[in-house]
Parts: sequence; C-alpha cells; structure tokens
Amino acid sequence: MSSYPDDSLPVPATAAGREGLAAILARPRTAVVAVDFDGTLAPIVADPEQARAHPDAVPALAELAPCVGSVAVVTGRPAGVAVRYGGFAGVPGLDRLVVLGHYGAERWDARTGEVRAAPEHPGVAAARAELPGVLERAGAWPGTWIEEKGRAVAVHTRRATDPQAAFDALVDPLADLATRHGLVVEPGRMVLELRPPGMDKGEALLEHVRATGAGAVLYAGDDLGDLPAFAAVEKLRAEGVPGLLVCSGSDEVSTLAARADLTLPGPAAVVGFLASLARALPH
Ligand SMILES: O=P(O)(O)OC[C@H]1O[C@H](O[C@H]2O[C@H](CO)[C@@H](O)[C@H](O)[C@H]2O)[C@H](O)[C@@H](O)[C@@H]1O
Repeated sequence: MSSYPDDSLPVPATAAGREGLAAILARPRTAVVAVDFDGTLAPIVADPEQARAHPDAVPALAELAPCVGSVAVVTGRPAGVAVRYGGFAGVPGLDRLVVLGHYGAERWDARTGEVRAAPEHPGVAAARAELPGVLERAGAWPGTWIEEKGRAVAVHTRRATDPQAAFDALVDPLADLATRHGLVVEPGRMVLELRPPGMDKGEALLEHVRATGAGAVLYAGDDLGDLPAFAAVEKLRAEGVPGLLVCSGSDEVSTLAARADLTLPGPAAVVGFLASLARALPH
C-alpha cells in the first residue's frame, strides 16, 4: 500500500478523499471524526449482546480526540448500549465524545454523561406486540432472534443455519408490519430493524457537523445504515467542506466500498488507521 503523507497513512483512492484527508491533516482542530460502532469499531459477532469495541479502539479514539474538533460515534444502537459496549465513559481524552444513538434519535454527551432523546414513537410498542405472531406466520427460521432496543425492535438472522435465506424470508412480512404502524425497516447485516422514520445517520451527522462548525469531516462505516452518512459527507463536499469516506470492508456488504474513498479490511484495520491518523496530528 502506498502512503500519504508518510508511511503511516494509506492513500485514499479518490481525489475527493485525498483532499478530505489533506484538510484533516492541515486543519485538524476544525475536523469532525465520526465512526460507526458495530462492524467498524467493534468486530461482528453472532450474539449482538457480546459485541465489544476492538481492544485498540478506545486508546486510538482517546489519542485522536484531543487533536481534532470533535469525535462522534454514530450508531443504530441505543446510545447507552454503545457507550457500555464501547467502554467510552470516563476515559481520559474522550471527555468531549458524543455518541449519536438510534441513528441520531439519542445523543449521549461525555461532558454530562446523559442521554438526550426524541419522544418515543407509539408504533414501536404496537409492532413489538405483533412481532412474534408475524414471525411465526412467516415461518421464521430457527435461530431468528428479536433484539429489544427500546425505541426500536430488531430481528436478527445471523444465528440461523442459512442467515441470508432466513433474512430474505422476513423482508416482506416485516415491511408490512412496519408500514401498518408508521415505522420504517432498516436493513443491515443479517438484521431487519423496525424503527421510527424521520432520522438517519446522515441527518445526525449533518446536524453535528453544522453545530460544531466543522471545516472537514471523516466518516467510517460498514453497513447500509451508514449510506445516509456517506451521502451527508458527499453533500458537505459539494458545499465546500472536504471529507473522507472510509469503509470497513466485509464480504457481506459491497455498496459502501463502492462509494468509499478508502476501504480497509474490517475493524482492526479501521482502528489502526485512526491510531495512525492520531499519531500524524500535532498534539
Ligand atoms: O450502526 P451500528 O453501530 O453499525 O449498529 C448496527 C446494528 O448493529 C448490531 O447488529 C450487528 O452487529 C451484531 C454484533 O456484531 C451482529 O450479530 C449483527 O448480525 C449485526 O447486524 C446491533 O445488534 C443492531 O441493533 C444495530 O442496529
């Protein structure tokens, strides 16, 4: 792999990405670094409750955060769960970290340790009540598992013997259930989530970038739910704010790699990149 500007950083494949990385290196104090959690900071595991940040993730973020304008974790997880599974609370260096949870409907701020949240959508409770019956009638595969997320509910198929077939069998029944209750289906890596409309990672990222007055942005993600954040960075670039799109690559999702400036082979490599970026910045 060739390097920019020295041996420690990979070269983005696109001119826009190289411009984005150059802007972050030139004006780090104006940069927002925003990172997805599962599949990007945390390796994918079969049981969502066992997911944890890569052991090098918190040290890398803690070294990076004091050098840039802001570090944010942008996740489909409830903010409090991501804070817990990430080990983000009370870490020296991460005292300004924000976690935008539930695709931006929740915001945890390390300065207060509190979560600010949008009102709950009544359709979630109604869909939750109907969900077991819908799964039974759809002939859900053994191993299909419901994740209770508070302001959303997710159906996972990774533990079925054929996860993709189990996922495919549920797409239409869950779309119907979501529509009847005013919700949307968020498809992800062997998961279909029923959640309220009106917020996504793109809106969340744009809001954060605008609130911080950022002059450059980096976003790293791995899954379809990260596409709106990719679109937000593309929109910011069109408005003159340089940005770098990083894909945490996998053999499950190809869409993001096609849009990314830099594709890295999974969470360990993403975390290594963030650590290298931190080392390349003035402390
Ligand atoms: O926005 P993210 O931080 O990427 O969260 C997206 C979903 O991640 C979790 O599911 C994924 O990770 C699990 C643990 O590795 C894995 O078992 C599952 O197959 C993946 O889809 C989480 O459980 C969901 O609630 C998040 O929305």
